[in-house]
Order: sequence, then C-alpha cells, then structure tokens
Amino acid sequence: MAHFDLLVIGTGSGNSIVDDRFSHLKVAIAEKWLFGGTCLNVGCIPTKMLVYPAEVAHSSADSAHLNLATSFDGVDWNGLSHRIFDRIDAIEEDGRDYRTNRLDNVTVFPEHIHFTGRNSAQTASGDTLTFDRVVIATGSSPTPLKASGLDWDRVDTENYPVKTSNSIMRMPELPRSLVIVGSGFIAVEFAHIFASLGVDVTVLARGNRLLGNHDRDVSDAFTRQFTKNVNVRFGVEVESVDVADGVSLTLTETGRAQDADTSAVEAQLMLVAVGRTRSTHALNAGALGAQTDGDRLVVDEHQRVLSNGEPLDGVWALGDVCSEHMLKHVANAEARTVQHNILVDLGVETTPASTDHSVIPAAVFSHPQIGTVGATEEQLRAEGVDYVSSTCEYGGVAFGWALNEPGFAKVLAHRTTKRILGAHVVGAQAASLVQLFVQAMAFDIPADQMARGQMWIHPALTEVVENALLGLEFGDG
Ligand SMILES: Cc1cc2nc3c(=O)[nH]c(=O)nc-3n(C[C@H](O)[C@H](O)[C@H](O)COP(=O)(O)OP(=O)(O)OC[C@H]3O[C@@H](n4cnc5c(N)ncnc54)[C@H](O)[C@@H]3O)c2cc1C
Ligand SMILES: NC(=O)c1ccc[n+]([C@@H]2O[C@H](COP(=O)([O-])OP(=O)(O)OC[C@H]3O[C@@H](n4cnc5c(N)ncnc54)[C@H](O)[C@@H]3O)[C@@H](O)[C@H]2O)c1
Repeated sequence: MAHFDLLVIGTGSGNSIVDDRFSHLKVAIAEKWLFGGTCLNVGCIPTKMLVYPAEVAHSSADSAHLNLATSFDGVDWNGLSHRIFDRIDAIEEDGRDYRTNRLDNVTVFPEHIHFTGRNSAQTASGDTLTFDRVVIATGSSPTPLKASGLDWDRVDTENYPVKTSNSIMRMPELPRSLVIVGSGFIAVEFAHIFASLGVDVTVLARGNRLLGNHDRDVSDAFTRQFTKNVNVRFGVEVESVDVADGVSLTLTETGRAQDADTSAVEAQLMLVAVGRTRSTHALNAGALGAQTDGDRLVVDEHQRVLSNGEPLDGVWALGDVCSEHMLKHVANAEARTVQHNILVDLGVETTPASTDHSVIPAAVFSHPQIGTVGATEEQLRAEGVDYVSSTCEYGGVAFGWALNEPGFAKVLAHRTTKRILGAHVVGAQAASLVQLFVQAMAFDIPADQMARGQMWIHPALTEVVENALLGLEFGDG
C-alpha cells in the first residue's frame, strides 16, 4: 500500500493546489474524468465561447432597432465546435500529461477514489493508499431528472436524445429542435445559445418566471425580454418522456402559473438542467467522519472539513462540493485558501488564511445578460434592513440611447451607513458593469463616495452605474 503526504481528489480548482512549493512532498492526484474538471471542459469556458458567437448571431438577426437590415444566415457548427474544443482538449491533455509524466513527486490515479478510513482510500481498480493530508475538490454533476420513461444511465450517451451540460456542446450537428427542462443558469444560457443559432427551443419552467432566485425586478425584466426570443412554458413539470426518434414529453401543471400549457412537447433533443448535485455520496466521506449538510461537505472559514463541529486535522475541501455558491471564482478563491493553509501545516507559511465569502458576484450570460452581487431587495425586506434603492435605466444615459435596448442597474444601500448591500444589472455588458459595485463592496467604499469621488467616462455605459448611485436618496440632504 502506497503512502502519500498529500492526496488531492479532483482536478478542477483542485488542480491548482500543487505547485513548486510542494515538490518535496509525495503527492497523489485522483481524477476520474477530465483534467481541469467542469469549468474548462463542460462549463464556464466552452459555454462562454459559444455565448459570444450566439450574441453576434442574435444581434445580426435583431438589428432593426438600430435601423439596420442585417440577418443571421447560419452557423458552421462543426467549425465552431472544433475552434472551441480543439483548444480546450489540448489544455486538458497537456494538464494530464504534466501531472502524470513530468512531475517526479506526483502519482496520478485516473479513476474514481473513495475513502475507506480516516487516512485511507481505494481507487475503482482496487489500489489502496494512505495519506497524511487530503484535499477534497470533487465538485458537482448534473442532477438527474425524475420522470417516467427516462433511463438516466443512458443520458449523455451517443444515440440517446437526452443530454446534460456534460455532452450537449459536443453534438456532431445542431438539432432542429430542443426542449430544455429547468429555468436556472444553465437553462437560460443554453437556450440563448441554441435559439440564437437557429434551433427551435422550448424551455419548461415550473414557476411563473425565470431565474427565480434573483432580485424580483431582475427576474421579471429578464423573463420579459428572454421570452421575446425563446418559447417558454411556465408552470409545468415533466411527467414522462417517450424516447424514440427524439423525445416526446407529457407535462403536468405545477399550479405556480396561470394558463399553463400542458400539451405534449416533441423535440429532436432534450437538455436536462435542473441543478447540480455535489459529489459527496460516492466519496464515502463518512469514513473520514466528515459532516455534511444535504449533499454539501461542511467546512469552516479555513476550508477545513468539520466533524461534529470540529475541524478534521489535515482534511480540506474547496469548490462546489463544500460551497453554497457553485461558481468558479468562488472555487478558485477557496483553492487559494486551501493551498496557503497546507503550507501553514507544512511550516512554510505562518498565519492561516480564510475565505471571504461576504461579497460574491455572479453573472448569467444569456440574453439579456445579468450581473449581480449581494442582497436582493426581497432579502433586505425580509431581514428588516433599513435600505434605500435606486434604479437607472439604460435609456437614461447616452450610451443607452446608442444601444436602444432595455436594461437597468439597480443598487441597494444601507440608509445610514451608505454601504452598498446589493447591486443588480440586466442588459448589455451587465457582467462587466456589476464589477464596479463588487469593487466598492469589497473595499467598503460608501455609495456616495463611489458616485462623486471619481470621474466617470462620458458617454460610456458605466454612467448607468454612476446615475444609479446618484439616485440613492439617503435623506440627509
Ligand atoms: C454549463 C456550466 C456553465 C458554467 N458557467 C459558469 C460561469 O460562467 N461562471 C462561473 O463562475 N461558474 C460557472 N459554472 C460553475 C463552475 O463550472 C463550477 O462552480 C466550478 O467548475 C466548480 O469547480 P470545482 O473544482 O469545485 O469542481 P469541478 O470542476 O467539477 O471538479 C471536480 C473534479 O473532481 C472529479 N471527481 C469527483 N469525484 C471524484 C472521485 N471520487 N474520485 C476522483 N475524481 C473525482 C470530477 O471528475 C471533476 O473533474 C458553470 C457550470 C456549468 C455546468
Ligand atoms: N454563469 C454562471 O455563473 C453559471 C452558468 C451555469 C451554471 N452555473 C452554476 O451551476 C449551477 C447549476 O446550474 P443549473 O441551471 O443546473 O441550476 P440552478 O439551480 O441555477 O437552476 C435549476 C433550475 O431547475 C429547476 N428545477 C429543479 N428541479 C426541477 C424539476 N424536477 N423539473 C423542472 N425544473 C426543475 C429549478 O426550479 C431551477 O430553476 C448554478 O446554480 C450555478 O451555480 C453558473
């Protein structure tokens, strides 16, 4: 049985832990799937490499409001997929080769691993190993949809017309029609991509609006604009899936939307996007004594995995598997904390680091785009916070006149401290615009100072942020 100073499970954000400072350690890395994990291979990066051409296609087809007569005349899907995945696959292969063949102190186990005890683990092929320290970075995977007729074991296999985000981008050709189950991040990003590229897309939502966890104004505005481009059925749930040449779905009403259309839906392909489940179960983390909250490993601010409320010595977790926020920038920040704290354990660094989860931004790369950070208005109201709110429409600034399309920036600030508590942008460049609010919140810049303490480039779209801030009425004259 081999013994290792450090075991890292998962090569998404977990892959960044081991660098030159770990060269004196005997390290094991277990990865059952693709090196680089979700973000690189099937997540953030390929989706955004698709979103951009989709946005260009959408703009070409929808330019009359700019007094242009342009059209979208088709996509070279094969060329587009090759451009994306030739690049990504080369990075995956190089990362795997580097860890496997070019580091004397690292042993790669290219397979599933699970814990067998407090300091021991076993690979799928039966190798057993012991370790002094372990980093659990096992991420998450698509949550199965429960519906009769659906064989989840066949989902994502070549001839089965039901896909998740793990395989939908690798289709050899675009389908004529696509039904998407879900109304969260993945559903609306893929709906935008495929609808813009000419696929007949239908989204099935259980509620009466999309992205229901966002600020209500944002969710409403998004839903209004999105439904101009994509067919959405609200208030429906999938009852059964008949898989033959394509899919045929029967639906039932959830009672959460008026006039729900439950007539059968047929499509060439189906995408299931009903959330992601953290990869804890098959890990047998119970053998470590690790504490879980549902499917989430419980960690403290130093990313140490807890057991009965106490940190387990030498056991850290990062990313989706332990985070409430399944976002790559969160996983990366947590990986930096873990890396530093292992170095503390090794005596290389002195003071333990913790992850600051107080300001977590996110963006939805659909049409329209959303950028968001901090509390929603509904949360502030529920918590009884004394806040003020201000919204500036894109049409209220000069660049918005140029864009001539809907959008707004909404900011929520504490009435007395003037600290920004939340900010939400919907419309063009929202993911970039919201970073201004993120910076103010991270560096604790009060809203009035942020508005007046700098020059804002005229007539850039950032003026929408300036005007939203200037619109906050704190009632102090
Ligand atoms: C379609 C899509 C789009 C996304 N877009 C964005 C975006 O634009 N911005 C953003 O911030 N986030 C986005 N995300 C979320 C982001 O990808 C994840 O939050 C992030 O990748 C999580 O990183 P991780 O390291 O925790 O897990 P992962 O990257 O999932 O890595 C976990 C790795 O562990 C391996 N593993 C699991 N269990 C075992 C085991 N027992 N033994 C061996 N190996 C194991 C897995 O094979 C995997 O490679 C997107 C996600 C998806 C699915
Ligand atoms: N741009 C980004 O940052 C980005 C993009 C994609 C994914 N992600 C991350 O990945 C996570 C997973 O994305 P997601 O879209 O799968 O999850 P999500 O949590 O965003 O949305 C899941 C949706 O599925 C619906 N749903 C759940 N069960 C259902 C059922 N049985 N039938 C119909 N609908 C059902 C929910 O109501 C919800 O609308 C996100 O929460 C996010 O953290 C981020």
